[in-house]
Amino acid sequence: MSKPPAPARPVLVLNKVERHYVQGERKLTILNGADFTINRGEMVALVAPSGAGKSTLLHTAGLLEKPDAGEVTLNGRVCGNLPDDERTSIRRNEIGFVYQFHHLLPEFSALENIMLPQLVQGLAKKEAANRARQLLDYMHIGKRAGHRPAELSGGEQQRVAIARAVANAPRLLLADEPTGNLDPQTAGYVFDALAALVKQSGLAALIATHNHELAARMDRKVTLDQGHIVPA
Ligand SMILES: Nc1ncnc2c1ncn2[C@@H]1O[C@H](COP(=O)(O)OP(=O)(O)OP(=O)(O)O)[C@@H](O)[C@H]1O
Repeated sequence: MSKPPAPARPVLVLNKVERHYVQGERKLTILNGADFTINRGEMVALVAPSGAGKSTLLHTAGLLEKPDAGEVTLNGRVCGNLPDDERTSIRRNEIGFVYQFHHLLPEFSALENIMLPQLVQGLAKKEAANRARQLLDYMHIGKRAGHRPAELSGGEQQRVAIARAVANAPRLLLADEPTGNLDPQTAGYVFDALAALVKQSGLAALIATHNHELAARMDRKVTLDQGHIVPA
């Protein structure tokens, strides 16, 4: 008898989430009772036109912004409305972010950039360096460990940024156009490295992208439609 499939394990659950902005006289509704679940090991593409609310969704899912209504649950814990300091602590431990521009600290080497979030979390220097080296090797840029961001190519900088985002072994990776600043070939290579990391570590990843080729390679695609998160 074949084994039943392993049960899906939700990492992020949005339940009837609302986000509104006030722009002068206007109330702008970006999320309007949005429901969404992403499971362990799943890579989901978020595709939507500019201004549709991708960053708003990522910031709400990433506990950077509180929802106006509804619940954000991370690893089984309802945490969207917790006080700022608690959300910050959960974010540091359980969520990794990658942006379009790497945001690496220019005065530190690639290795040090990946060590820093681990040191903030209280890890010993030696352990942090070992993990940073492993991640750099995994991203095929081990030889660049001692280089500062300005001495790296755009693709290498993004690989370091991805390695830094997962340095504290988060459960959820949120990425806003992680390859948007790269030429198509480099974007493909960086995406390959990111996808391998997600699958190997069992992360859940929500990745906003305008690149339809890369979106098609993820497990599924979602978009924003009238404040709801729907299949794309
Ligand atoms: N703090 C804010 N106050 C008022 N309006 C905001 C605020 N943040 C975002 N908006 C508006 O909400 C809408 C969605 O913005 P958001 O940045 O989430 O879109 P996006 O899909 O990420 O866009 P892009 O692809 O251009 O980055 C936009 O119309 C934006 O002007």
